[in-house]
Amino acid sequence: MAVASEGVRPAGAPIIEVEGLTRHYGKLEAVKGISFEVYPGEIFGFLGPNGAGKSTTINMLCTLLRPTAGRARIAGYDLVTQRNKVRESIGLIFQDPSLDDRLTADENLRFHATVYGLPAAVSKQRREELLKMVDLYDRRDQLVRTFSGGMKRRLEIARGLLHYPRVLFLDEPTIGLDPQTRLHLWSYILNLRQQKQITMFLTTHYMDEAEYCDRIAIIDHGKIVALDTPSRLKDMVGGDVIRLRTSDNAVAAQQIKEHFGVEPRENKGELVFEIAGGEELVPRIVEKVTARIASISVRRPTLDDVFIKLTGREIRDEEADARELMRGFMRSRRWGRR
Ligand SMILES: Nc1ncnc2c1ncn2[C@@H]1O[C@H](COP(=O)(O)OP(=O)(O)OP(=O)(O)O)[C@@H](O)[C@H]1O
Repeated sequence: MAVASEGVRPAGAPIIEVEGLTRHYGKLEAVKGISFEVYPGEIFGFLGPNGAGKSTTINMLCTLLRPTAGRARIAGYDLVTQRNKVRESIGLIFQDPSLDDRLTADENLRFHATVYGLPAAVSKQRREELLKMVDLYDRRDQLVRTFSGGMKRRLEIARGLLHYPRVLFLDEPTIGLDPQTRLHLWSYILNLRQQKQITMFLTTHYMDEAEYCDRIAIIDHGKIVALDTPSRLKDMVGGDVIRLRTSDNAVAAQQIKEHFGVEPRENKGELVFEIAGGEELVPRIVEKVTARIASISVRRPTLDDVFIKLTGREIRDEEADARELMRGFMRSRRWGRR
C-alpha cells in the first residue's frame, strides 16, 4: 500500500519525532513501526477506524504504554529514558472523562495544580486565566455534576493546560458529543492554538473533525497509509466523486468504463467513481449510459473518499457506530452513578 508523500513540511525542528514505533499485545501487532514528525504549533491528527491503533499510539507518546520497539522524542526528550521530562512537557485529554463531578470546576483544577506542584499564586492566576479561556469562569464554583458534556470537555482542556504543556494530546476529544457541541469545542481548540501556540496531537475517527487539522496521518491496521494536509490528501482521490443508481449497474459500469476510461465500483447498490470535472460530464454520462438512471450525484471528495481509495473500505462501519453508542451509554451511566 502506498504512503502519500508529505507534500507540505512545516519549517523548524520537530517537537514530536517518532521512528519505527511498534507495540505488540501478545501476538497482536497493534502498531507496526510507524514514523512521523510533528512541528511546533501544528494541529496534527491521527485518523482511522476503531481498532486501527490510534489510542495505542497516543498512550505510548504520553508514556502510559511502553513501546515494544522504535523510539520517539517529545520536546527533545526521549520517551523511554526521559519519561518524567516528557510528562512535564505534555497535557492529556482522554476519551473517558476523568473529572471529579462531586467537586466544583475550580476545585478540579486546583487539585490538578497541586498534583503538578504549582505554587499557590501561580495556580490561582492560571486557573483564572484558563477558566476564562474556556468560558467557564462564571461557573467556576458550581459542581461539575451540573455541567453539560461540552462544558466538561472544556474544563478537561483547561485542566490539561494548567502546567503550560508544550504539546497537548487529545484522544477522540469530541467522542459522544452532539454535532453542535463538537463544533463549539473545535472553536475553542482553534482559538487555543492561536492564543498559546501550543502543538496539538489528536486522534479521531470523525472526518469533519480531521478537516480542522493542519496535517493528518491516516492509520489503518497499525500502519500509516497516508500523511499530508487535508486538501492534498483529497487531491489524491483524483477528481469529483460521482454516484449513480441505475436499473442495470453491470451494463452502466461497462459503458462508463468504455466512454470515460474509469472503472466504477459498486457500493450499497450504487456505482461510484472519481473523475475530473464531474459536473460538466453529467450530461455526457446520462447520454452514454443506456440503463435507466434513477439518481446521479456529483460532489467534491471528502477524507472518507481518501480512506476508501487507500484501503477499499469506509472508515465508519456499523460495528463502530454501535461501539460508540455503547461508549456514550456507559459514560452517561458512569457519570450518573457518582
Ligand atoms: N490492552 C490491550 N490488550 C490487547 N489488545 C489490545 C489492547 N488495547 C488495544 N488492543 C488491540 O489493539 C488494536 C488497536 O487498538 P487501539 O485501541 O489502539 O485502536 P484505536 O484506533 O484507538 O481504536 P478505538 O478508537 O476503538 O480505541 C485493536 O485490535 C485492539 O483490540
